[in-house]
Amino acid sequence: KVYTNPLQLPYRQYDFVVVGAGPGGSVVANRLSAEASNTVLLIEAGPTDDVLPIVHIPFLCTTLAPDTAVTWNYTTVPLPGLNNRSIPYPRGRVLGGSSSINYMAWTRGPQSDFDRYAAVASDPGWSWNAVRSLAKSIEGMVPPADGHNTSGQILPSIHGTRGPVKFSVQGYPSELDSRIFATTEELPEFPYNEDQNSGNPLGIGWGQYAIAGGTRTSAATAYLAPILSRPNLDILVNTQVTKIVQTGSESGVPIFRGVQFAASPTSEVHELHVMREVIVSAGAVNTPQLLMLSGIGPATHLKTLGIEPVVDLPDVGQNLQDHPLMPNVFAVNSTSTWDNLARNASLSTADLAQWEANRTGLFTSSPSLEMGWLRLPSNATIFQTEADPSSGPHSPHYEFFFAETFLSYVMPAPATGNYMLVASNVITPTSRGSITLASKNPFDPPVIDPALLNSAFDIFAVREAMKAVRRFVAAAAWKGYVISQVEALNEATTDEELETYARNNAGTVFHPVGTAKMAPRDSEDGVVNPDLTVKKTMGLRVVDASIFPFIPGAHPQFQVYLVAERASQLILTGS
Ligand SMILES: Cc1cc2nc3c(=O)[nH]c(=O)nc-3n(C[C@H](O)[C@H](O)[C@H](O)COP(=O)(O)OP(=O)(O)OC[C@H]3O[C@@H](n4cnc5c(N)ncnc54)[C@H](O)[C@@H]3O)c2cc1C
Repeated sequence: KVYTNPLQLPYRQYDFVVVGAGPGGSVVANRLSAEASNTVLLIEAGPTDDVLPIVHIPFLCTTLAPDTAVTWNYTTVPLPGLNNRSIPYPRGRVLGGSSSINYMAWTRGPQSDFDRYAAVASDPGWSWNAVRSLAKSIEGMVPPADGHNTSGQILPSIHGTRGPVKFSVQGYPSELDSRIFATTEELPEFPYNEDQNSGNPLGIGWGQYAIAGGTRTSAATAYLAPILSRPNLDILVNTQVTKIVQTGSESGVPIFRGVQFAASPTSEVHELHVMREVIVSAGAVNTPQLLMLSGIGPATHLKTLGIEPVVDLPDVGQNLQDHPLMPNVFAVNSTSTWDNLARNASLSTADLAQWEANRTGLFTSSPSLEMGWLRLPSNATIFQTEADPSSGPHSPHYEFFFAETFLSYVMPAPATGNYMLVASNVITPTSRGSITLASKNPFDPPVIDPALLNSAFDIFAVREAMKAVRRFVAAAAWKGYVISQVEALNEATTDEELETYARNNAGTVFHPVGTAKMAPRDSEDGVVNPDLTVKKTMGLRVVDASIFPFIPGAHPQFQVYLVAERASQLILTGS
């Protein structure tokens, strides 16, 4: 049952409290409450996902951030790698977390990522072979919204059909489709990949999206909506956990089996204790914030803010990794790109009416389309001075995704013309940023420094990816369609000019991870053990995107669902 007021909660004590209802927390709340003997309370800072109906309309996902009723409206510090620009850094603040506002790309990434997690954490349980069957059990593959024949676009045999996350290939045709795939036939550098979710994502393929029946699949629709009637699961929304509370200690190890929470800075603070565990799933920005507010983190940083350190864990908030997004925009010879929607209200009204009538049409589609996962050549000059940061030979260094629109973080959308976006994003960044506290007030935003484009590798990769985009659209398939790159980018030709353009124009794909990274049990490094229990504590686990030692070579929601499924198994089997 969903509660909006802490005073309504039926119990004063639960077996488990889960903090945050994104992919991490929703999976754990579901799996733990599947055992009738476990009482579970899930606390979410944001509202239920019916607060804004457009949450469920795939095409309108870009309008859900940065500053709406379902987001933490965060901004980064000035980023030196982006010429000291501060950029919006929204996270979902709603049931489903960021999976309720994201662009729904469903990407499993390279299998070597999981093998690297297993190696780095000294736990073979994280290897691809160990988690492969879980991957299938998460998935519920469905036909696309337009019902088109998908043979040759996805390999059904490698996907699950009965799992909770309903997904499909793109469900609405784009005028870019035929040109993109003609290019894969023309240029061997960009081969076709029939299914990028096989463990080898390399090449260009049809996008798979967490969309079913024309509506968004989020952690809330997949893992919470079907189980709201469970008597042993309570969900408290509109309530922020402000502190994890130490409730005792055993052999000198502090036990954290309590939480404090409040609806707002001025409302009453409540405290509640658990019999078994507190599970923090507040996401890669808020999880380290909450740990530090609770005295778990770098002792010197905590002391400067007047917080008494309980557990000195220097890695809390460190190791922040994110994918920089590089928009390459081309003027195209078309009259029907999505640019027209923003200019002509009657067009979008018609699309909305169609979606509302029968869940068909453009609005059933994510605004990103096909994806490409690509590597730098092995003789690239950067590898003379830098180690290859990818997890293996089938792991991409950069990504393309396509959209029928103008996109810029710095330039206003033009009043006329039609455009195509080929984003080229660095997927194996070596820059490392941080989350730190601005104050000891839990309602103050943390200091967010994703350190985008802050390393020699990242600058090299972003430049080379921009050049690869130019090679891609120089194929014969684009003749007569692509007119030119947008003005400033058209003029950038030398490496220096491309670098300047990237620093002035890049943004984020919104994929922060790594701020409570997993490390071997006997290691002083890291924040969590391979079973995701917080080091040097009892009763406390982190289950969300914070735990990755390296950013996935993919859009990360699938990996977070997978981490949470495995974590649930570990908790249920008493690890
Ligand atoms: C705009 C955008 C687009 C994206 N596009 C894609 C995509 O297309 N494909 C993809 O794979 N990934 C995408 N992502 C990333 C993906 O959504 C995240 O990696 C994933 O949701 C992370 O899951 P999580 O459980 O770690 O955290 P989140 O999903 O962020 O969930 C954390 C939850 O905890 C809650 N919370 C935080 N602090 C507290 C507190 N103190 N008390 C109570 N509750 C709290 C938050 O409100 C939130 O609901 C996108 C993200 C964004 C923001």
